[in-house]
Amino acid sequence: MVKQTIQIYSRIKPTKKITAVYSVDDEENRVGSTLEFVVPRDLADGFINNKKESYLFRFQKVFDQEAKQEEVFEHIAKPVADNVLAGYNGTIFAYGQTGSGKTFTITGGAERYSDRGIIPRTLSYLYQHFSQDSSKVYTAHISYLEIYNEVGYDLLDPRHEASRLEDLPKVTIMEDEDQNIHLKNLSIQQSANEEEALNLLFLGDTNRMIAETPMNQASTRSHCIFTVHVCSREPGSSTLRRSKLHLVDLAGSERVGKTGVGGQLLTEAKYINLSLHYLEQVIIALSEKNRTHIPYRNSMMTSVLRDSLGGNCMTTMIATVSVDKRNVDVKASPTLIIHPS
Ligand SMILES: Nc1ncnc2c1ncn2[C@@H]1O[C@H](COP(=O)(O)OP(=O)(O)OP(=O)(O)O)[C@@H](O)[C@H]1O
Repeated sequence: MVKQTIQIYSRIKPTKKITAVYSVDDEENRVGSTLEFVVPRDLADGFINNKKESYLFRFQKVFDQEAKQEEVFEHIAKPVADNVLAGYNGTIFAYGQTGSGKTFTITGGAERYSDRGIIPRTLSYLYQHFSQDSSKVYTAHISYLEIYNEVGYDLLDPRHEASRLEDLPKVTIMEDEDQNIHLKNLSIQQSANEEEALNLLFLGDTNRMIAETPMNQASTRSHCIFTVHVCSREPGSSTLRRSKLHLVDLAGSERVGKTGVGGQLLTEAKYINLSLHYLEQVIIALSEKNRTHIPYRNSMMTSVLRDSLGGNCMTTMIATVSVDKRNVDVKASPTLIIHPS
């Protein structure tokens, strides 16, 4: 049942503007979709220039503007949740530039119930399974970690005192002799049912928002990892089976090289670019056959996700795309486009 490949999907954010810059081609044999961006040559560069006009990206599937949250959950998250129920770890990332729909896809929108994203739908699916499967006894715990400039913060801090990110408990990584990773200060809270789990999501998102001021819009520049830890055992047995599901809202992927920012913004951008770069290196290494060394240790995120990427784990990435013309800057195009083979 475990698929060992890394699945890459794309989702296009709805826009009211008529836009001709992209097209989606679902392949006839249904093994993938191609997303094409057409960037007309700029006449200002002269009539004769060798800039490309067409940029093609292949995905497992492209969810175009009209795709509903339910469809995204069914197609992308449900198989990973099934795998987690079978005892394997899984990770789903949303990757894309600021405002392209990462949070909408992972957490959802607040306006309509139907806008619920992957986290609440997955929680609902898991708890429904727990109550229906009488062959096992399940327990679930939740943790919610924010990584900003390579420092981890516990979003499930219940004190409601955080007015800045720095007020939240700092999470540090410890490695034991067997090279297992332990996260010091990250609370892992038991949740007996869907409602309790949703309350924890709400607590984490509130902490995420409160700790964000206009000067410090950390959430667009931080990575957030919502983790469901599932433990199951057969009645009468003492053998426990543990698995984890990480749902990850990555920091905005825009490049800042040419935009002339400085100071704190530049520091953040360097951290983001570097940590996305290290994630890319890990994913590339995992997708190459015969690679023995996977460079997990380079960043906090890859260290945290180390036992949940590749191998027996299901790793899925959703590249969210905003197709407004002003965003189609080839120089600023996503740094992490991987072509599924
Ligand atoms: N598929 C969608 N359908 C309807 N609205 C959407 C969709 N995707 C995104 N939006 C809306 O677009 C806006 C920006 O989306 P969102 O906050 O998810 O972007 P983001 O990539 O998480 O940005 P950031 O990096 O700043 O966190 C939000 O108001 C969101 O509700």
